[in-house]
Amino acid sequence: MSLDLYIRFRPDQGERMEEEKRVKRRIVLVPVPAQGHVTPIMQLGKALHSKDFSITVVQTQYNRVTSSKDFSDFHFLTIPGSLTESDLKNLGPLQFMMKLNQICEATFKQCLGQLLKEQGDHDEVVCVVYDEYMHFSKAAAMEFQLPSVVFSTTSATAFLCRSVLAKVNVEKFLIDMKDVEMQDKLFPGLHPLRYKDLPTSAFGPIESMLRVYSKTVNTGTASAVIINSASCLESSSLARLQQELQVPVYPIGPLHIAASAPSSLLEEDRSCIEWLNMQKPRSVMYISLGSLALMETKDALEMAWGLSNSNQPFLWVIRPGSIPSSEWTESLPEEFSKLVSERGYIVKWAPQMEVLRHPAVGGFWSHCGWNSTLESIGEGIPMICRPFTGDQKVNARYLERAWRNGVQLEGELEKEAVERAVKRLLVDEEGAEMRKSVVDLKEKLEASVRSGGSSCSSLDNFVNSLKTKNFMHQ
Ligand SMILES: O=c1ccn([C@@H]2O[C@H](COP(=O)(O)OP(=O)(O)O[C@H]3O[C@H](CO)[C@@H](O)[C@H](O)[C@H]3O)[C@@H](O)[C@H]2O)c(=O)[nH]1
Repeated sequence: MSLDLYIRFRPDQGERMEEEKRVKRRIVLVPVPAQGHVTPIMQLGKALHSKDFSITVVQTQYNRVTSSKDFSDFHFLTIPGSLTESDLKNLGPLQFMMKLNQICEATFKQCLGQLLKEQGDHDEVVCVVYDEYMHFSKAAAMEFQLPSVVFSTTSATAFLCRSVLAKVNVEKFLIDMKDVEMQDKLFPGLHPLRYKDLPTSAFGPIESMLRVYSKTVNTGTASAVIINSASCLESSSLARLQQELQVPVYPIGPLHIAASAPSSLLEEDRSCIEWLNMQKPRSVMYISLGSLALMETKDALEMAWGLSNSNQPFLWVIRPGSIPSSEWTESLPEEFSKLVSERGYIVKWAPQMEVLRHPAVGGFWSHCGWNSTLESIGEGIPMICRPFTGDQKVNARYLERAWRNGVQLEGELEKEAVERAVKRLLVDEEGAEMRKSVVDLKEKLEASVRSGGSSCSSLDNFVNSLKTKNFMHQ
């Protein structure tokens, strides 16, 4: 059924002829200015656009997606006076998000007010979909009596963890988290997660993190939660989340399979594809730690040793600024260049989806950001999991224990363990087994976004719910 709203009007002559005039229904998207959040929200925009909505993306000044041929029908607005890249460097991601929420509330209201004033008779804003970390958006939506919807870019399990953590007894939790012996124990009610798998942050103290989490899980006046996941991945977490939250939860992912929307904020080095073309099928380990994770010099060296000793070729994304106090790799000892020169290829940023689809790639060493996790499963690639912070630890545990297509490297990084993990994935029978299980999951994910699949139906349900008059009060 079409989403178009038809207004009927009578011509002056009084004839009983009716004409139909199309009113475009517009959705306002508010992304977090970071790659891991921009990517899925732009995919969501594409998915909703294909359901006949117009899309306006309201961005901060930092890390903006630019209008390109992929988004030629999208409308982009910038919230004036928001934070910059140097603010992110100085404050760190946690404080940055807290400050961004403080300073954007008023300016976003103005921005939305202006948009509503300018909307013509044929254009109607029907709701604001905001990234869960951009919760300032709901006040503006409320003021203009627009429905608001939370968009979560992490897994349902990570959302559930945040919800559980937002309710813990802080004093006891702080004591438990400092107790080394507790770290390997299962956290009550979150099997198979241990205390050390909880999504605590490497970017700030637990107290600040808990404050941020309580804001993200408080859906407040929001009418629904959309989540970039699928029931075949985490049905019990989704069911629990639905019980916890007072509003409908729509798992509509993986969005990268449902809707392609290239939105890289960094320039992709495509030379790596030519290098991959020269490698044997399934022989290459692809290494990428996403857009925020950092890497110690000693870890980079242990990795280089282990990778070199494995005798497998490897494609390594080293993002500028990811090695503290180094622009790129110049602060690494000379030994590093020697170790990577024979079988390695290093780039600053890769076309990751194309890399994962390449027949030469056999394994993905990842920090386990949720997008990378979904992309790797979506291409049937087993993973070496080395989480850095937050939800990545939850994903790593699920990859190893629930979905059984990952090997987690825990504790101090040592070259012997690196070599062993690479061989387990690329050489040993165990790797072939993991590949079978990930290919199985890949097929389930593909089915979930096809017509009749759970995510596809969930998106349709969300779209249909926007048509109901009392959507705001569900
Ligand atoms: O060379 C590269 C490296 C990455 N990517 C893309 O960048 C995105 C990275 O996203 P993700 O894997 O989720 O990692 P982060 O950038 O670290 O994402 C942040 O946001 C995610 C979603 O909320 C969280 O799961 C992570 O923990 C958080 O760090 C993916 O789509 C990749 O395809 C590239 O295109 N080229």
